[in-house]
Amino acid sequence: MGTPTHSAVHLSNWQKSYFAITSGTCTPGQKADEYRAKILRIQYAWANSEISQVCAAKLFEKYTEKYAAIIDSDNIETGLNNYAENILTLAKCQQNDSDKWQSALTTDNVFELKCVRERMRAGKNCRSSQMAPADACALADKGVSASAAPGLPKPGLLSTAGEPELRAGSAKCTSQGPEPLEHPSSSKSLQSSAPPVTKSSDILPASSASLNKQLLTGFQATPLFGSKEVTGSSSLKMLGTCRDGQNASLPSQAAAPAWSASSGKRKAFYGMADEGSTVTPNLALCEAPVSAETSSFSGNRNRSEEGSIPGFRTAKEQLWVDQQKKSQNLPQRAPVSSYGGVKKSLGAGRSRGPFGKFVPPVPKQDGNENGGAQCKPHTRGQPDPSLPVDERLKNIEPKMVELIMHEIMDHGPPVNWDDIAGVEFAKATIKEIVVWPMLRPDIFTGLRGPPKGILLFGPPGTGKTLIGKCIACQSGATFFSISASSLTSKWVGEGEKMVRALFAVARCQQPAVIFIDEIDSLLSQRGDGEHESSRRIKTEFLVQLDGATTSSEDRILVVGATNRPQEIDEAARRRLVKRLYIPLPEASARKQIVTRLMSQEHCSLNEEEVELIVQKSNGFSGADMTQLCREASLGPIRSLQSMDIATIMPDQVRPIAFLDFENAFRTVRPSVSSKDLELYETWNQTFGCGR
Ligand SMILES: Nc1ncnc2c1ncn2[C@@H]1O[C@H](COP(=O)(O)OP(=O)(O)OP(=O)(O)O)[C@@H](O)[C@H]1O
Ligand SMILES: [Mg+2]
Repeated sequence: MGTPTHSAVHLSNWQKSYFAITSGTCTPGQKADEYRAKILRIQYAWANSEISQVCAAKLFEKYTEKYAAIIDSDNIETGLNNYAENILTLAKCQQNDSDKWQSALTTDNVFELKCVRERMRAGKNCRSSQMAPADACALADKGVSASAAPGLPKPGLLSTAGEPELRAGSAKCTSQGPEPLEHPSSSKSLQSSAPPVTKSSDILPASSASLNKQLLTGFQATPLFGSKEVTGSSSLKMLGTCRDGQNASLPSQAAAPAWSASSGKRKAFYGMADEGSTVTPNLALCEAPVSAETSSFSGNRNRSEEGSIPGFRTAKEQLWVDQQKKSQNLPQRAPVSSYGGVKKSLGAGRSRGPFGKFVPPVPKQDGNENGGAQCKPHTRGQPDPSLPVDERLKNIEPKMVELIMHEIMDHGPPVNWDDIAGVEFAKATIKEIVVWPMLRPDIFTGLRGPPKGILLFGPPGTGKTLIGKCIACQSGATFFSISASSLTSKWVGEGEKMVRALFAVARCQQPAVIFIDEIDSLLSQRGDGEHESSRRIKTEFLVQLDGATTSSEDRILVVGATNRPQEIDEAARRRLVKRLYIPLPEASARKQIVTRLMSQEHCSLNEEEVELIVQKSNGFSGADMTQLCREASLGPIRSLQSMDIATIMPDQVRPIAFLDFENAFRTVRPSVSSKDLELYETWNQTFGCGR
């Protein structure tokens, strides 16, 4: 045989990567990363109509099983996450954030690895030749390369279930896909003089005949993405799909955001790719020339990019540069850095109002919000290398920490206890177990120690979320508010990591309150037909909840709110020890709501009329009462002649009268049925902590 060709090197590199996970050379963490990456890529391929639903389902099941086998295994050698062990550790108040869930790779030790050194050597060869296969480049590319997919199967091959064709030899590609999940703001990579290293999970295993065979076999028709998400695309091209003349092969793990399931967003994604070929989600198979735009970027490459192949920039590099530009107030190519315009968010952060003030998870000292940080202030832009990273965060991915931090609820428009009408018992209990212990931890010790988990349950619109906001304002604790659905839907394969990161950041920011609205969607009963990823999130959440609720030192309170308490898993129910019923408002509470809302308006209601309104609104929730008042307040406007609206002065509008309420009662009806109410009452009697 002659000297090895690029394709041979390429194939050899891929083989190393692929066989590593099947052999004993990989750590469980690396294997888990690989499998997680595969799962995301399958989802991405499906979402982009590159594989059929059935094919995706089968592949997905196959790899989730492999992944779960590692994650759930109790074997310390082959498994990752020994939950029982973690629970024990946590129960002993020896919080161990360095459990085996995370990959063992760090920027400190990764360069010591033999395989990394080899691949870096391969990368050098690749750079010198300028024609190297993408995976070698990705590996050697100072850690900012997007994953490349050498030797991807020929488009259409998987669709026909025919023999896959190995195309490693044809790979000359240089442009690579975006990596939305890989934040370049990783504090370590920014700080460290050593180049960050592409994780094993970032490396898309290339196709080979054997892999493709493996992928093609064992397909089952199990729906894996949930009935809502599956659109039944029948396009079967697994990878390397050409769109508008461009090759669009499967991007890296990070390039498979959950929104890719939406074809509209998918279009946007490709639209962006079309805009500039630097973000074309192409990987190894394409032979597209490096675009002028791409080349131009090489002019302002930064230190971390030195040594990369000149002439192309990965999405991660682009993201990094974009962020740098942002910090320098330079114009930038916004869509690339924003992952297709989709801001990563835990959802609840949306509640941050216009008056919102970002509260970083950094202890405030000397009036300086960033000062004296125990935790690293992962603010956007360059981190301050002088600040030490909190020990408890050292095994949490910086991008996760950053996401969590940006979701810390601020103190938006303040909510007072008086703004919440009725629910006196719940309010008093919450004050007793949330506010006072936060204010006086020295008094609330021992048996007086507050419970660490609260569940607010009751019919919709009764003020549960309002109470959460009030706790945020009144407790003085760092307040994290997340929407459970965003955890389960947005970060497939990353949700459990987000949960871990959330609790780790909260631990750094004690006293802390973690408010989980609609907690039923996160902690619903575990069942057989349940999606694997949501099951893992749930388990992780229970573990973390257990740690947070059993550690006497931690001052973390978890508050869940739900209007479906009967759906909550019994294990979760047990941990949320204070289960407080938030019922429909009684007459006095309804009166309070009407009086408070009307006091802010021009109104002519007298005491008797208010009483009448209160009587008529029996069965209304707080939200219904608010809606009634809104409707009534429109009465004076509706009674105006249409001509007057344009000219009338605000003080000329007549006051809101009882008649307006009478009209409003015709359109606003109670939203909670008496049958539903019975369910809540029964559940309260069975599991509630009310008197
Ligand atoms: N007890 C109350 N006092 C004053 N206003 C209330 C009360 N309950 C509800 N409201 C009004 O209804 C709105 C909706 O309340 P909130 O979102 O807190 O309900 P919820 O219990 O969280 O409902 P869901 O279970 O559907 O999430 C509030 O913004 C507020 O205007
Ligand atoms: Mg709510």
